[in-house]
Amino acid sequence: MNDLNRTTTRVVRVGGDQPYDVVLGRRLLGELPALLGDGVRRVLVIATQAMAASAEAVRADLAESGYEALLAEVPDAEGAKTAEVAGFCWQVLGQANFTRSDAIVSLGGGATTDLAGFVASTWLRGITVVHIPTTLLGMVDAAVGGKTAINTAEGKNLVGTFYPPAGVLCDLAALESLPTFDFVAGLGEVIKCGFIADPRILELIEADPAGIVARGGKLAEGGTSEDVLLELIERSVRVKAAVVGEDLTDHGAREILNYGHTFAHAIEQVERYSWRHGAAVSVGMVFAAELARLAGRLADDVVDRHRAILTSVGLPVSYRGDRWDKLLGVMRRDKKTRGDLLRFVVLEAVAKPARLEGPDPVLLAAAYAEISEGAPTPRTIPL
Ligand SMILES: NC(=O)c1ccc[n+]([C@@H]2O[C@H](COP(=O)([O-])OP(=O)(O)OC[C@H]3O[C@@H](n4cnc5c(N)ncnc54)[C@H](O)[C@@H]3O)[C@@H](O)[C@H]2O)c1
Ligand SMILES: O=C(O)C(=O)C[C@@H](O)[C@H](O)[C@H](O)COP(=O)(O)O
Ligand SMILES: [Zn+2]
Repeated sequence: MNDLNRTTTRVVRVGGDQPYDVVLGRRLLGELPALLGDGVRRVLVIATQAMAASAEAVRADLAESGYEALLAEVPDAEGAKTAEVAGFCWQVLGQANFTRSDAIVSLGGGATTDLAGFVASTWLRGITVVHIPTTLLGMVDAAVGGKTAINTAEGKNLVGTFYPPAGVLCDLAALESLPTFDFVAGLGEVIKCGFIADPRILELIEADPAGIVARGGKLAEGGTSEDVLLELIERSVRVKAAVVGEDLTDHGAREILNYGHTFAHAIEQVERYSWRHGAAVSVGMVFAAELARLAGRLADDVVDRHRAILTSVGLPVSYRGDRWDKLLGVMRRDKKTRGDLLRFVVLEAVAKPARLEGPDPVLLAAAYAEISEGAPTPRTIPL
């Protein structure tokens, strides 16, 4: 390998009251102490069993650098995002005498970073956290922006905090072991960034969808597929950084990052978290696009573009047609809802997000019919 071809490290700065860096590249562990900052003595690495080997490598590296470093193993995927698991982590922190000058490092997918961020934000009312996302979705979305969350029986992410990390390390090498299924789920959020803010993302994927999906374990360091992937990741992180830098606490601009999520979170809950978040977001974006079309706000070709690009990478664009009442019930608890008013992020064009507030229930049901499995095409639902 020619040294000149090696992946260069890229840094995206997230602004706001507590700015921090998202570092993208390879062999980034050396950056961790600087992100943790001065004065940290103890570090708890939070990771799942699936990431145990990498987590132990991070723990050992920290120990070698002079930290008292511990490991806490948490359940996989959404199983980590519970009050019980948060309680377990608080117990570990308490028994190891973690003080306000100590820190947490999360290593894993978005579920792990959401849980670890929540634990860090609540322990002693807030200690330093650095995220090391190991899924595409974690890198482009979950680890960036400071939203932390656990689920409750009533729904997804219903308890959480806004708590920016001290930094984020995205090591592309982690993606080599990621199953295609999970890589593709991450593309759902990448494509979301394309639709809400950066059409170049859509063009890059449309130019070679199969090539992007096939990157699998074949990510050659410094090779062409890595270049494109790095560009997609960087562009997505830049979209997110720009939005959260302006609106950390979701009072305005940040809502656009929730494109497709009202319906997506309902699918996830109704399916008892057997769907990956990114796959649910894919269906949710088509639902939102159909809703906007039916409301006369979005042109047919943009709706078609949703289906085409999402299908081209293997993401779902439809859902079973016999769950409307349950889905609607869950959507009423979406965080964008105000009182009885359901609110959706919709598009008026690519990169032109808007809000649709209190849509006619007939329109909502019609959008659901359009994305229901076996829905007739071309569209037959009258406005
Ligand atoms: N906080 C936010 O802003 C935000 C944004 C988007 C999504 N999220 C949350 O993120 C979660 C979804 O994240 P996700 O898609 O990363 O799912 P995930 O965390 O459940 O990880 C998916 C699977 O990949 C495995 N895995 C992780 N890294 C791996 C690797 N390098 N190699 C092999 N396997 C690996 C995990 O063990 C898990 O089984 C959801 O809970 C969602 O709500 C949060
Ligand atoms: O960062 C945000 O803001 C987002 O909405 C990003 C979403 O991709 C992410 O899934 C987020 O966790 C959803 O937040 P929620 O407020 O709807 O729970
Ligand atoms: Zn999401």
